[in-house]
Amino acid sequence: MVARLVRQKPVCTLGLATGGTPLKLYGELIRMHQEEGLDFSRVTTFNLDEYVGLPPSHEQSYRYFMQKNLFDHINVDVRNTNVPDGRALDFEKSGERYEQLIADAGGIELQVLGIGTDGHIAFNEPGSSLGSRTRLKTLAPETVRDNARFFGSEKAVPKLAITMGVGTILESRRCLLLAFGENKADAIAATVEGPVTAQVTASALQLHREVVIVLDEAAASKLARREYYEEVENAHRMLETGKLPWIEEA
Ligand SMILES: N[C@@H]1[C@@H](O)[C@H](O)[C@@H](COP(=O)(O)O)O[C@@H]1O
Repeated sequence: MVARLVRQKPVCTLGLATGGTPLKLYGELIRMHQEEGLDFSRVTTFNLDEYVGLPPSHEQSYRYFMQKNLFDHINVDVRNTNVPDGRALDFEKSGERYEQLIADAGGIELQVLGIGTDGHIAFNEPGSSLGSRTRLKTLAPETVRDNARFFGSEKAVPKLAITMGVGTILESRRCLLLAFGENKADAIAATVEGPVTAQVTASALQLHREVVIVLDEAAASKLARREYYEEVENAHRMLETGKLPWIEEA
C-alpha cells in the first residue's frame, strides 16, 4: 500500500509511526528502494510523536529510530522528514507549527499507525479528545510499562510526549493500522468492534473514511466477526481475479 502510493504519486506525504510493529514494513521499503529503485526523493514524511526531553541523538528518541530504521537507508531528503520536536521550549506553539507544516504539505496522504495495548494511537492515551491536535500528552502507566523494555527501567521512560492528535490523524486521507501479537488482541477487538470512545482512541478510526487494518492471527484472535472479515478478504481476492462464482454458476 505504501510502495504503491509512492510509485503512483512520487510527490506525496506519508505519516509514519515508530515502535516494533512497523519495522517489517520499513525493512521491505528499504529492500524495494535498494533492489527495485523505489524512489523517495520527493516524498515528505510526518511522524506521529516524540518523547519530551530526548535529543535526536538519543537512541530511544523517535527521530533516532526513524533515521536508523528507515531514513538512513532510502533516498528521502532529510529536510522533508518531520518528527515533532521533543525539546521545544513552547509546546503549544510547536504543536501549532507542526499542524501548519502538515497543512502546508497538503495534508497526509497515508498515515501508518501502530496501536498501544491500551488502544492508543500515536500517544493519544485513554481520555484524549477525539478532536485533539498536536500537543503535549502525559503517558499512561501501561504505556510507560510497555516501553520500559527499551529504556531498561520504568523510571527512565519519559513521562511526557508531543503527539499528533486524534483529530490530526482523522484528517489523513487514508490510514494503515498494523497490529501483531496476542498482547494487541484486546485493543484491536475494542478498536474494531467496540463503541467509539475516547477511552480507546484507535476506535475513532471507525469514523475515518478509509482505514486498512493488517493483523496477524494472534492480534485478530479476539474479534467476534472474524468469519465475516475472512469473507471480505475472499471477496476482494475474487474482485482482483475478476471471477465471481455466483455469476459463473448462474
Ligand atoms: N507512540 C507509540 C505508538 O505509535 C505505537 O503504536 C505503540 C506500540 O508500539 P509497538 O509497535 O512497539 O507495540 O508504541 C508507542 O506508544
